[in-house]
Amino acid sequence: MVGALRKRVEGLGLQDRLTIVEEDVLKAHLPQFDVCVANIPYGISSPLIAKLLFGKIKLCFRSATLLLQKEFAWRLMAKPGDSEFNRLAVNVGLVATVKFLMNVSKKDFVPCPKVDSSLVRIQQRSELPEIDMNEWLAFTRTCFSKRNKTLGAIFRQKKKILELSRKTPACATNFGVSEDDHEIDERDDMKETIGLEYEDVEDGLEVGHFKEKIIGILKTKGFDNKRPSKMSHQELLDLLHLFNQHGVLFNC
Ligand SMILES: C[S@@+](CC[C@H](N)C(=O)[O-])C[C@H]1O[C@@H](n2cnc3c(N)ncnc32)[C@H](O)[C@@H]1O
Repeated sequence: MVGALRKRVEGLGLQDRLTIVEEDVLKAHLPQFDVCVANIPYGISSPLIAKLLFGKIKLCFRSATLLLQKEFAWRLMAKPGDSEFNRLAVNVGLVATVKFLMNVSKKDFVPCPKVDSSLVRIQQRSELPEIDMNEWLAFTRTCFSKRNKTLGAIFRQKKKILELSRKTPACATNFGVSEDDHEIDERDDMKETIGLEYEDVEDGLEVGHFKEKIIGILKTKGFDNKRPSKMSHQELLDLLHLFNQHGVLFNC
């Protein structure tokens, strides 16, 4: 393609007005640009959109018009409550709008590919919520790990509780529950009974307290029974704020 492009601009005498960067777009340093128009290989749709909207280097562009596989485009434009609503749509929707422009039939290509396409225009939102984007991305990764489960079910999973308790500063795992002498005696008894090392019992109790804390946070505003796939951006932002306020962090 680069060869054909060079030949074409040379034929038009426009070579001085075009810089061709011949690199892997996912690895290349992207300069600030105004408009992106691209017919991309569909296999890089997700990482390319992530790079445009959430890359380490913050890009500020007017629009990105991309030809995407039709099903992917619809998933990207899904709204809370739609059957396709997913982590990609919730993350992209937080920082950008995605507008459907047109469908392009596979029959319009030679040779004819296996899939139909849709053209969409992505535009960054002018006002972004004041949040740590990496924290948001880690939070939605957890919330959308089991898309159709309730938050209560997602956050009761032992694996999730352990993962989160490791990321959360020690003071926040304690749940503000102060132990009395009776509880400490009980723990010592438990240690002798089951033959565990003291630290193992202690860790188990802390994780137990942490789980109570998480469930307590979810229950405060009825989040326990909600499904992430049906929640608005504002509801998800409120929940993340609530977790962070209580010292529960997702990206550490
Ligand atoms: C769907 S074709 C489109 C070609 C041309 N733009 C057009 O519209 O006819 C995708 C093009 O992207 C190139 N490509 C594939 N992966 C790439 C990557 N990671 N970085 C940059 N270009 C890539 C392919 O070599 C191919 O030329």
